[in-house]
Amino acid sequence: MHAISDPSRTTIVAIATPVGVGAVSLVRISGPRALQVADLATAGKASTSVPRAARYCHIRDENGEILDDGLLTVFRGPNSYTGEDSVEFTGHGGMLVTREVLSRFLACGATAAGPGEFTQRAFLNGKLDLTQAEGVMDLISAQTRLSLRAARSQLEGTLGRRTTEARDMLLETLAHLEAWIDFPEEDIDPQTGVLLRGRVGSVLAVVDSLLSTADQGRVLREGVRTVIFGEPNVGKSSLLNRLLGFERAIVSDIAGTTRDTIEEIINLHGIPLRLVDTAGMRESDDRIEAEGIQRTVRQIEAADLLLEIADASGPRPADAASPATSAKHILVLNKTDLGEHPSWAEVSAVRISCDKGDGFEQLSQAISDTLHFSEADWGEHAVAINARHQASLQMARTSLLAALALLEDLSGDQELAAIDLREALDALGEIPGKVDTEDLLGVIFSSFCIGK
Ligand SMILES: Nc1nc2c(c(=O)[nH]1)N(C=O)[C@@H](CNc1ccc(C(=O)N[C@@H](CCC(=O)O)C(=O)O)cc1)CN2
Ligand SMILES: Nc1nc2c(ncn2[C@@H]2O[C@H](COP(=O)(O)OP(=O)(O)OP(=O)(O)O)[C@@H](O)[C@H]2O)c(=O)[nH]1
Ligand SMILES: [Mg+2]
Repeated sequence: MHAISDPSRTTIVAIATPVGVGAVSLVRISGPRALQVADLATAGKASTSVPRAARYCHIRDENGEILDDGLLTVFRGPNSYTGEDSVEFTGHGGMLVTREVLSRFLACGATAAGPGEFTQRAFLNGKLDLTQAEGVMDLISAQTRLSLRAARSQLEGTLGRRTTEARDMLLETLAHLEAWIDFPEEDIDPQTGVLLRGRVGSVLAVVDSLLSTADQGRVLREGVRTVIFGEPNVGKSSLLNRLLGFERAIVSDIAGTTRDTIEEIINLHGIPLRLVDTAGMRESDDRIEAEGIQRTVRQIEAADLLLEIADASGPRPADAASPATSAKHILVLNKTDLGEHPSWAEVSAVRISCDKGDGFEQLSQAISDTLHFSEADWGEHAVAINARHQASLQMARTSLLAALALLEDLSGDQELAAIDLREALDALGEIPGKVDTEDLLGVIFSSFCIGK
């Protein structure tokens, strides 16, 4: 993992725009020597600039030769993205020219930034909490409008505020409990136990309501795990290709064509679907096919949504044992262009033809109806937690339940309840990064891109 340099001393630089040819590109410098570094490359233009106002300048090499011309913007800490002195240079968007400018800033005393280091500094300098920093990352990687709105809401601090409120309530409760432990002989209201339990219960309710958004959070970030399964040759790979819009999987009239699982993400009218095409289910002596079928079973177990495909033109097979899963399920009858076998007459299903492209509107509609996935469910202040938040909330939940049990018994050991509450406090504090989170930081920020 990239060693994060001491933010109080180093001055970092990175290209903030993507690699490739573009109209313009942005190079960012941040840290205590940001203005000095930029001054060396621009003959003193940085320190004489009005903060936050773009100014035309040349970047020159050590011999005074022009490397590029563009716009320079100076930010004086704490009024910057990172909270430190920062300088941005917007130059011409070629790959080589941008790298030359970067090299010049490095030669003038800046250090190459690691992944996520600008945003990490923003966190360390108190400009963002940890959930907002994660929101920045979600925002950049969002592929659907709903994912984008969720990321936006997190970047605005919605989740950070909700956990901080719960944590503050808990802190107050803990103080109350500790007073009770320290001064048992004082005349403490006999209702104290009830009151404390009520408060812990309210915190627990907030934790539970946040936890209940985990599935939605996973779906928004990773897509709905949608597994296409069914007997061999019914058109599973054809359906994947149709939904994707290109020939991703091999299609043939040989049963058992697909062996391994194939995953692709699509945006189905705003719903992020992680489509998984699988090997057709049947008894097989072929070792590779049998392994493929095992994988199909595992995929089914992990699915959010199952698309079961069958051949409309053939007889309806005897009901197989349905797979053990809590996933939602849609039956899809394919090959309707060949006519429908009478045995399907009473069966409710979505009828499509991958060959003709028929029935795909109905299929999208059935998927969105089944998932209840719509913008209407996504209010302005909605939250959708990620796996890290979920782990911390689960720890908090365990500790809160333990504390509640101890508080039931007024003669019980209230010191132990206090310890549980403190654990819950720490677990909640991890979410916005209010407790020591040194080891967490590397994990979170190393998944960012350089220059972010
Ligand atoms: N050129 C440029 N565009 C960018 C960024 C950037 O770093 N540079 N950002 C990087 O991700 C995002 C915007 N994020 C930013 C957040 C805060 C500040 C800032 O200067 N904050 C000051 C002033 C706030 C104000 O005027 O209200 C501050 O917090 O004091 C700048 C960018 C997207 N666009
Ligand atoms: N007439 C007709 N043929 C189709 C349709 N969809 C798929 N097929 C044909 O059915 C055959 C099997 O299609 P695949 O998509 O490979 O089926 P599969 O379910 O992925 O098969 P396995 O990977 O072997 O399990 C191919 O010959 C396709 O051209 C359809 O809507 N109508
Ligand atoms: Mg196939």
